[in-house]
Amino acid sequence: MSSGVMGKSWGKPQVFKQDREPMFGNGLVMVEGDEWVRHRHVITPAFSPANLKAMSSLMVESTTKMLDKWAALINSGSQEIDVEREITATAGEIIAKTSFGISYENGRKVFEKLRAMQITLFKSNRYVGVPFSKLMCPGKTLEAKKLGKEIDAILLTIVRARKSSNDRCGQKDLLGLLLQENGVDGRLGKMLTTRELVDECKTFFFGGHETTALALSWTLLLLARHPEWQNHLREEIRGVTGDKEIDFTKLAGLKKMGWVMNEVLRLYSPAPNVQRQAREDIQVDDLVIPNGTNMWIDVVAMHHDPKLWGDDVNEFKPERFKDDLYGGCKHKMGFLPFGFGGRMCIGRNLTMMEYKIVLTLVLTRFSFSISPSYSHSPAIVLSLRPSNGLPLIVTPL
Ligand code: HEM
Repeated sequence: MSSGVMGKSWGKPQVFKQDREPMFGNGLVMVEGDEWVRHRHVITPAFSPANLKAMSSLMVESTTKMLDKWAALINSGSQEIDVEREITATAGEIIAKTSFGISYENGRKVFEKLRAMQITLFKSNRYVGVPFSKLMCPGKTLEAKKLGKEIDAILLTIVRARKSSNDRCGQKDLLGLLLQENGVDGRLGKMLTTRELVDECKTFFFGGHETTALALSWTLLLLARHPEWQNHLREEIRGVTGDKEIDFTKLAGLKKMGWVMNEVLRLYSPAPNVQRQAREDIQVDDLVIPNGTNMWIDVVAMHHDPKLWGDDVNEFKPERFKDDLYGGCKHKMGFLPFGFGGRMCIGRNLTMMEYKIVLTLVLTRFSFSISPSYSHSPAIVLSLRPSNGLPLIVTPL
């Protein structure tokens, strides 16, 4: 079915937009039609490889700080670390710096409020997507609105300060790059307003840290279960970087790490579903989908379908992605961790870079095994996360 869901006749469901409005405003995830084209056109260049390269040192810096903290914790006697909590905090720091170049202290205020908002909105899935659900949970709606206003106020201050600063475009973070693109497109009447920039910042901040942090966290769980893959990756890292520090130009050489990332995104897809709404009657094979129909593509179910992947569908086998972008899936639309078509995730190259940098640094300093206190309970709270955290036994190499 998902192969028919490609064309322009598809938009985003209204209920999806209502549920997520407090988090994404009118950011790229939410807009449609010509508005979407305008936003995507201004934002895409910010994610070019040349621009991403400038962000790699920020990633190394934040990750090294986290790993130094782990070393200190272990030295003082604790062996168990909740890697999901740690990595989410570090990914929050990284996205704050790569998005707005601000200190983590400022970024943390936005980060904590966004997190509180996510929990307020999505802790119970009962009313997600249900028409008039806002009226059914007035307390939740008010709380989300209040948090939304506070987040907007902080971001508005950041965007205004940057707009009025002499060096508004000089900083190579996403906001600086958007302001630069905005200058160019402004002549063509395509620039983003201050309000739209705030919503895009919110979108990057939210869309950009938790998904990547979850990809890394689930990876450490699977590597703890499969220590032979820790060794394969360490060997590959040594071969690619020698004794030197990881550098942006070498990341493409980390092939096995790329297979591992794909296999993790298949088994534990941080974005568990993708949404579309028919904008007209649409023929898909012998089926007519009436105008207005909402479609929730269940990515997790599709990634675990034995008819698509074979009997070993639930096994961790990164080698299935060796020489095959689709991991041997029998349908080219069966592997959708980043969505599909023109609306495919704009941040996937940023994620790939962050994933490889963080994992390289982590694996060269520590090994991992499962803690007896870990209980396996993946749950969908907007994203697919370990509901009881992810405590692992961490040992310095
Ligand atoms: C493992 C990490 C990530 C995963 C699994 C992920 C997943 C997704 C998915 C499934 C979509 C919807 C695509 C569709 O509707 O077809 C999406 C869209 C989007 N993502 Fe990501 N994402 C990740 C990282 C990021 C990062 C790092 C950023 C930005 C800094 C980002 C920003 C966005 C934006 C702005 C959109 C909307 C694109 C559009 O509608 O044009 N994502 N992502």
